[in-house]
Amino acid sequence: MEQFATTVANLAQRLAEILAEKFDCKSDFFKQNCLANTCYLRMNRYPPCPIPSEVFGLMPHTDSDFLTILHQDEVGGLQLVKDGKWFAVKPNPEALIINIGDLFQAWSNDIYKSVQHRVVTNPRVERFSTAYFFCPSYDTVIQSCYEPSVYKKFSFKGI
Ligand SMILES: O=C(O)CCC(=O)C(=O)O
Ligand SMILES: [Fe+2]
Repeated sequence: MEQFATTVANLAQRLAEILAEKFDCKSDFFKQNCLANTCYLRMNRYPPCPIPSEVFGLMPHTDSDFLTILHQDEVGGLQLVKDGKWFAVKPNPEALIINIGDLFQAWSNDIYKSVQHRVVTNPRVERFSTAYFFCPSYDTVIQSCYEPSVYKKFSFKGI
């Protein structure tokens, strides 16, 4: 698990840099503000649910970080919104899913979009997933380098 955390931490840092190359912003923003002690790993367990049409594994939400790196097992249940409709994400334990979070949406002035997603339950099978949340420290000021900016500047603490 420690090795997984180190690998995804490096991957998140690299991906954020690549995604930010598009912008004329300070290139070391993520290195300075998203440190190991402000990012975290969450292990999710979804027990079988006898009434899957009535109970979500995880309610519809967007992630409030910059990036999420998600690993899911072979069971499936993750869905995301595209053009107002829910679509299932095909489970592939050999792959990682990268989610743009709210902070990247604001920082990129809506160029990148934070996608709404949810988890539906399975009536028979238990499901596991592991998510790494790439977050800045609470006092980091999130401000787009584009003008006019869609969002007022804010800190992670305020959301
Ligand atoms: O379990 C999943 O596939 C999604 C987890 C998730 O969206 C989250 O932890 O924020
Ligand atoms: Fe999520």
